Amino acid sequence: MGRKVHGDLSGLKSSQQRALEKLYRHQVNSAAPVTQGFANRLTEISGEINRVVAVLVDRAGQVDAVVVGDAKRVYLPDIGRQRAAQDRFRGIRLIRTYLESGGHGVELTNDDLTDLSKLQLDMVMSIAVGHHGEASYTKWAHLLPQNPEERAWEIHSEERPHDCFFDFAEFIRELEGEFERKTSSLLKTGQDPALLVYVATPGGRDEEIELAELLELARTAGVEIVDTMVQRRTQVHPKYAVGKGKIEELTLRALQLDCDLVIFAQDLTPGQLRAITDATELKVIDRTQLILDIFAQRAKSRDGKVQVELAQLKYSLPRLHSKSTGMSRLAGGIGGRGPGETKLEINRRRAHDKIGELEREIVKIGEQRELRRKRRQKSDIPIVSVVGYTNAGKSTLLNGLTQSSVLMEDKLFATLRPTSRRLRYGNGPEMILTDTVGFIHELPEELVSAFKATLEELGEADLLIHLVDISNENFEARMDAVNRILKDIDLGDKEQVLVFNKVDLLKPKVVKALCRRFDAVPISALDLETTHVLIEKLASRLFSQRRAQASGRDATVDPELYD
Ligand SMILES: Nc1nc2c(ncn2[C@@H]2O[C@H](COP(=O)(O)OP(=O)(O)OP(=O)(O)O)[C@@H](O)[C@H]2O)c(=O)[nH]1
Ligand SMILES: [Mg+2]
Repeated sequence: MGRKVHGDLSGLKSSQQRALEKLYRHQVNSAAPVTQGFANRLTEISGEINRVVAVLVDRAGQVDAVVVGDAKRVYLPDIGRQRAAQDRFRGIRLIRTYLESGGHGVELTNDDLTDLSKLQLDMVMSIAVGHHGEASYTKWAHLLPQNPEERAWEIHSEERPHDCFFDFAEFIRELEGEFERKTSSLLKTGQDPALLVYVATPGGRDEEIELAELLELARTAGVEIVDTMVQRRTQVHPKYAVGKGKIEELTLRALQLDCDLVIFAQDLTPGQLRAITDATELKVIDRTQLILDIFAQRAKSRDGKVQVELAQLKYSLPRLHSKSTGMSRLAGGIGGRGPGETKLEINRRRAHDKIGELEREIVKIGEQRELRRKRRQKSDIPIVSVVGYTNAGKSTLLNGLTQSSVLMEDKLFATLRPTSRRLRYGNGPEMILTDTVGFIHELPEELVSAFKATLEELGEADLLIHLVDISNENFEARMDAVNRILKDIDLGDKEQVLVFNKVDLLKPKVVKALCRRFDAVPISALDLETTHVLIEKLASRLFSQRRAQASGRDATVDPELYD
């Protein structure tokens, strides 16, 4: 009893039909894309009937469909409407014969490549039928993860069938891992329950502030903290961060609460991360990874994505786990279900290659940004950049002032790249207003460098609006954090207008007192009526700047002339 062969079988002898049916019984070794034996079986019958024969093979090596075409083309049957899960391949490869070369050379047709991308196939392979019906050459292609050249697929040039003997299962697993990493987003899995662990040491930061911030970060990441464990120690345990007993408690608690994710409120060394993972068999994420993960979810622009990916790779490389995790861990992803036990060596090498590749891309992007900047400089419109702690209301303000549609959300880091809008108010001067990434205290070093490029743009600003969420009880500490980061990137001396936002949440009397104390301009970004004073202040500051520059220029031009 043979399964149905698809396509037009008219004119075929019954022995030929039987040979086609028999292909269903073939078990393709999943360790190779195709075996020599199976390839020959296909080309033999294809040569005999002088029609293209195609098979769809699943990951287990099972033949799902045999299809007969004409001498050139083959039309695939509907392989099911159930879409391949997003960012996943369908788990099916297409192998077809190629008759047009008489065994000399082989091609993939446009149809093949279209099928590859439309159906999200694992791969497509074309096998040339030789003079005596043997499989002579193969050419195959697979999809590519996002890449700078924006190529959709990679084509592997002609090979003898026995030369393309490699571990296909592993290959596809890694490839899928790369796809997943590119788009790895915590939110995909909805609310992941997690345990939060914090080690308090004397002289450390204020425990409550630290925890409050971590909770906010977790919420932004789409993680639900189901329990918090704090341990007070004179110093962080070198091996486990917390004490050995706490590790056991942690494992038990995670079991009780049925969560397999632990987030440490501080950063862990690669050794600690591995030791805790081994001891608890839970997924462990530290503070930097959490922030990186949020960035990974949020990065929308090409450069944002590249920067985040690079930062993730660099942070994760020394933390690659030799025992069980592969590329999956590179994402530091909470939702990412990775390929599992891929070989460490391969991952390391790939990660290194990838880092080099991304760094080159960043240089390229930087050059493009430079170009954009030059163009903008020429236009001579003053630039005002809005900076501030994350969630201060920067995007809301920019949005309101320009009626633009910068993403706004009550979550941290809603903005991942500076967004610029041109703006003119009444008869006032024209200006370019740029939004920036929210700052956060103790920005992990990986992030400072990763986002240096985007922050660098601040250097071009004529004026900074330092926006502060005055309703936050820690606003002073946050102001300091922002100023510290500005100093770190050599922008400490840049002219600032201090603006207190969310005044609608406080009593007018309090607002007044605070504004006087800090010499700040009060606004509510939600109510544009309140921004008039700010606009005027910006206009007058820019105006006096221009005047100073103009007179400064006059003063320096003369000595040069006499040089
Ligand atoms: N009550 C009140 N809420 C505000 C005001 N301005 C902004 N918000 C809210 O604060 C939240 C954060 O605003 P965003 O504009 O996204 O903050 P941001 O500074 O751009 O944040 P990041 O991009 O994450 O750094 C949003 O829910 C806003 O609606 C305000 O004047 N009053
Ligand atoms: Mg924003």
